[in-house]
Amino acid sequence: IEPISTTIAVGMAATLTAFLASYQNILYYFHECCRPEWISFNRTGLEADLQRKLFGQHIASRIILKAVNGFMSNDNPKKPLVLSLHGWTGTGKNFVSKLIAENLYKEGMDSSFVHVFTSTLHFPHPSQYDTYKTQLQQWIKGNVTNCERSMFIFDEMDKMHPGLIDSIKPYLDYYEKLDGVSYRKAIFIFLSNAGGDSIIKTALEFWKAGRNREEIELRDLETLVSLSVFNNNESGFYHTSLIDRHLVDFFVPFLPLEYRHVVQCVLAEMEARGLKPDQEVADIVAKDLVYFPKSERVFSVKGCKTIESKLDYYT
Ligand SMILES: Nc1ncnc2c1ncn2[C@@H]1O[C@H](COP(=O)(O)OP(=O)(O)OP(=O)(O)O)[C@@H](O)[C@H]1O
Repeated sequence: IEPISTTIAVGMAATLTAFLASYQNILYYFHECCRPEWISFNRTGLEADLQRKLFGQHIASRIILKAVNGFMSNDNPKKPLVLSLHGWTGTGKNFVSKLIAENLYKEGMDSSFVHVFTSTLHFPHPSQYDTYKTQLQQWIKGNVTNCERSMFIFDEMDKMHPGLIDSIKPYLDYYEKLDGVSYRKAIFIFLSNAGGDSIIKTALEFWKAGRNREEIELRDLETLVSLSVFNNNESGFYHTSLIDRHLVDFFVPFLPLEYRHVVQCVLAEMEARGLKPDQEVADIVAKDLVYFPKSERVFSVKGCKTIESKLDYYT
């Protein structure tokens, strides 16, 4: 028979443990942490968002869903997921990154596990590249140590200094661990306008031939875009160091947006603002944008980018 004091002590310890466990659960509930309560992939959510909210991007939509779904279904990926999103301005590259984040993190883009860098904003001074390099590496390491399911979005990748690109290369590779940290469950998304011209050229050829835009396939774009990115002075290094070395898993082209897509963007923006979608106003806003090439006026120069501010003016 145990002495009564031991029984009381065991009982108190059990109560304390239960209290701490429930306190921790409450904490997990209210404070974002690196756990499935806060990070879990909603496949049907992403599929529905891509279908309903992303306009005119049948190729990107398909690749993104396949890539993210495949990666998130694999409990033991051999490398982090690296997506490279290319295309003309305002065609939805940032928007898609947001949709991915929203279907992965409960807090979406506000999650403390989603990190965005913009080359010209975060790394503006060429003289400080060595400092940026160290900071960036420490930062990636720190964040992935904190949560292996971290997401890093690099905007304006084509303007990023070669030295900085070099400094992130190891994290994208097949290493099991680097200095004790595994980067295999992280997601890296690179955004750039590189290759945009070639994508437009192909889209325009289809349009001129009277072919349906949805007939454009990845293989119609891949080689051409690849070559144009490669031959571009600014983005050439990005290409040779990441794409050619197979560190990028998916190359995702974004097509230039046409008038009808701009109209869809305006209607979606009205809905988002709680306004009744008004086709007439949508047409007025869409007509107010500039389209190119000059003679045919097929694609919106700014994609859907200025819709938000234009709508303020018309409503
Ligand atoms: N294909 C699209 N479908 C739906 N909305 C879009 C699309 N493209 C752009 N938009 C709208 O326009 C806004 C601006 O687009 P976004 O920032 O994604 O463009 P981007 O391709 O990243 O441009 P940039 O290369 O200039 O950074 C988005 O927030 C979204 O509301």
